[in-house]
Amino acid sequence: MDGSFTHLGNHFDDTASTIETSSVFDLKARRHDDDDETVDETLSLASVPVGRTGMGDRNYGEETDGLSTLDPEMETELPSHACAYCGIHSASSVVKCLACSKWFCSARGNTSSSHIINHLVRARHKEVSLHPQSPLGETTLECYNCGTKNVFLLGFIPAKSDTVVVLLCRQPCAAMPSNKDMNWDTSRWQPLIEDRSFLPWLVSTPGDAEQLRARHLSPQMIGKLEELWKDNANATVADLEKGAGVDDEPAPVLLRYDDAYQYQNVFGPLVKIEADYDRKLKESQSQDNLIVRWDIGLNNKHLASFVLPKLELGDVKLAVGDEMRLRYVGELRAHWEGVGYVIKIPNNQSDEVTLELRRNGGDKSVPTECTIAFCADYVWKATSFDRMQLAMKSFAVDEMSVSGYIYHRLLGHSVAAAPLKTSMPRRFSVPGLPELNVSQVHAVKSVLSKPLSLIQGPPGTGKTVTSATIVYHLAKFTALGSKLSVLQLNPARMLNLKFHSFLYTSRSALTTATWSWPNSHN
Ligand SMILES: Nc1ncnc2c1ncn2[C@@H]1O[C@H](COP(=O)(O)OP(=O)(O)OP(=O)(O)O)[C@@H](O)[C@H]1O
Repeated sequence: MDGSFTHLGNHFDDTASTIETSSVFDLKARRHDDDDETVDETLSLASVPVGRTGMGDRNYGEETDGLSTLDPEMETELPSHACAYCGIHSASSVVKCLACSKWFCSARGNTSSSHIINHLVRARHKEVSLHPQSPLGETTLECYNCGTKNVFLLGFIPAKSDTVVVLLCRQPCAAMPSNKDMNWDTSRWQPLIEDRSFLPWLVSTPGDAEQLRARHLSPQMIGKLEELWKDNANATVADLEKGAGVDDEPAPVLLRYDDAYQYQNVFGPLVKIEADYDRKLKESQSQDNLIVRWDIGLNNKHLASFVLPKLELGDVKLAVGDEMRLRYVGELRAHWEGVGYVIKIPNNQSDEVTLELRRNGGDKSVPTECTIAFCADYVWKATSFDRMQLAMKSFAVDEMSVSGYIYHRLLGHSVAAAPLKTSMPRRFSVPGLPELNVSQVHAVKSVLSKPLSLIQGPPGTGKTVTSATIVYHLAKFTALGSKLSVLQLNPARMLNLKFHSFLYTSRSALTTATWSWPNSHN
């Protein structure tokens, strides 16, 4: 589908200077319809050097560590709609992200996705508008029927004639007959994003010359820039360079370590990165304008229930036991804040999160008479990360922290397994825990009979129940009861490994069991 188009939606106003929201496009070339207002993109692409209007080729980037940069002086001359990654700024090739008001282009640079899709995915943003001087004019992309602006749901259907398309979301609008008086063939619906780029008739691909002159960011640099924006929305590529070397890549994990110090030097920074990431993620869960429903629990504690839209959007994760701070910021009474534990997260019955406040039901300061104007923040705790660092330190400095066998196995040295003298229980399932399935019984048996164990499985498949069962048996049937400790790590993200739980018994032999699920890919 080539050419330039005019939009015809009911909101269309060709003379308006405000942003249009339009979802019906006329595919006739706009310049043919409206010569006076036409922006001839072909001409403008060929005649405007990328990076600085009218400055010719001089001063275009010099390569530094995979990052081709524009001269900083010239950088300031880039128009405000220049791609925040590469600087390309042809009106037809850029779109504005409505969440952060930054512009991105449809070039791919060194990445497999176009810059705009790269940004939307990394930043979890979803809504865009076209440039005022693009062939379709200043237009926010939205579903003609329901108005949703999530571009990952939007597609188009040729309507009326071959020269008009209508934008509809995949679900539910394209899946049901239109309730407006148009008759579109919804079987012809196609997504607006294909091969990680907007369709070229919507956002054109910059020309080769333009792309060559643009700044070249590696995927790693793009990732770092997106991270910088989380703390400082005005950060630029220049800030990336300033920070170069400070935020060096962590040392890669190895299959074999010389000693526990080397192990700690590699894993310590990774645990810190994981902790920082976790804190940032959790602290971004702050949410205002909450409507709270109050209750008193059986233990006489105040219960505050509310819907967290960010949770529904999948932007944040919350688990039972997490701590949150609830604040009243309205005008009806003095500001108030209280801390509590999450005792319920959304389930099939309700979308609400329920917080059990630490203060008891007799506390008169809890604003139970108010229901609106509440904010909730996540209270991040470093406990589990501190424990991991402490464990690594003990591993490094205390030669009695683990047995010689475990020491060498953890460091990747080949060492023969000493036989383990544990008696097998007659019954593997234990009181108070679910009846184990075959895989779980197999895992428990292996752990009890081998000196080192790795239990792996997809989320929610019963690793914790299995671990608890193992601890029960080890405590009950071995002399280890008083010395037993279990370490659970979840380092999958930082190490890019696929294991989920790691269990060992301190001062005892470690046990290994590989636990495989049918169709398990972890
Ligand atoms: N054999 C079983 N029979 C019935 N329910 C079970 C069984 N094993 C585990 N469950 C239940 O399945 C749920 C998930 O189990 P568990 O928490 O042990 O999984 P997990 O693999 O540790 O999860 P995650 O990866 O999220 O930490 C729990 O509600 C648990 O009670």
